[in-house]
Amino acid sequence: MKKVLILHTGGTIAMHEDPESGSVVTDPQNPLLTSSLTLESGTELIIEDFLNVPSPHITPTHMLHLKERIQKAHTEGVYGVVITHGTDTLEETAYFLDITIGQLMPIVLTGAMRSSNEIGSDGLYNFQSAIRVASAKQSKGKGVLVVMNDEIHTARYVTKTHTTNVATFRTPTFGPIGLITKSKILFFQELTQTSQLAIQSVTGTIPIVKAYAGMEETLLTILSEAQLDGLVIEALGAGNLPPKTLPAIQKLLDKKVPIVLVSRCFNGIAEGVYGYEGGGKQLIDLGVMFCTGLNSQKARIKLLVALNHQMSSNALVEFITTEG
Ligand SMILES: NC(=O)C[C@H](N)C(=O)O
Repeated sequence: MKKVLILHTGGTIAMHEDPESGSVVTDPQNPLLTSSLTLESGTELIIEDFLNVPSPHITPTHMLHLKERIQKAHTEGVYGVVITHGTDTLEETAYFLDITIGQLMPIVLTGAMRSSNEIGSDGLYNFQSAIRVASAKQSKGKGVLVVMNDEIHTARYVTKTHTTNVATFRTPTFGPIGLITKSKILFFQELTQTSQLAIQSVTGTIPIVKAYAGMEETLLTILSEAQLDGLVIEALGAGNLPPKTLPAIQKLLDKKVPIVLVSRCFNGIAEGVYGYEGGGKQLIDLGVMFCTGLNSQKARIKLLVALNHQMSSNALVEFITTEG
């Protein structure tokens, strides 16, 4: 028997549309608990109503608790884990688990864009697909996976791209890592391995700031006067900032606040290409860390995990600037 642990956490997949108000609301009883699934023989589900919250309510502390539950499951002979989750922050929980326990066993996150009683509800279908992926032998060693709409994505690069469409989860630049068909689970991309960091805490104030044309130093100056543990900046293009932000960037660096930079572009990676004032080359020389391939919300999780692993100086730079 392959034991698959199901950890429900809430989100639209566990909600319904209220016929009177038309709003999508939390269901006190998760509809997935009473729905019938077609499972492959030899699969046993262990179901836990871990949380029942919309995903904008999810915090790193919830992520840490999920990690600890999965580590315990590993000692209980569980083969794989499925986490049902709201889609708004699903990618952050998935990535957190990826860089802390991603190689432990197949861990698959899924959700839904239409709640349980809406026409064309995708919840039950995605849930069943996720169970198939979590119990497949090919899913071992792939890191944490996100299954939605018949596609398998890596936690590392997937992102929510559409507010309502069921095909919202996409992997920019690289595409999905696999497909789910009626009878098969197919993987067609190999990923480079990443390292996992052991952590017991998730403390730290790390805001995200997005750069824009004409940005001045006001917001960054306010941040330089606050007690920050780190800062993530979504920079322009290949990784550049308007020149007027530079004095405040310097103030933050003088205060030893680690600054991680990603691009606000949807595709590609941030690199120190330009030598002009505020260009990426200058930012790297100042000590800004360019995070390769991640979006800002995942770069924030990466920095949070690194700081809670007590990483600093060269080890921190190496970890942040290495792919994954
Ligand atoms: N589709 C969803 O699950 C969105 C919902 N707001 C959530 O993240 O909880």
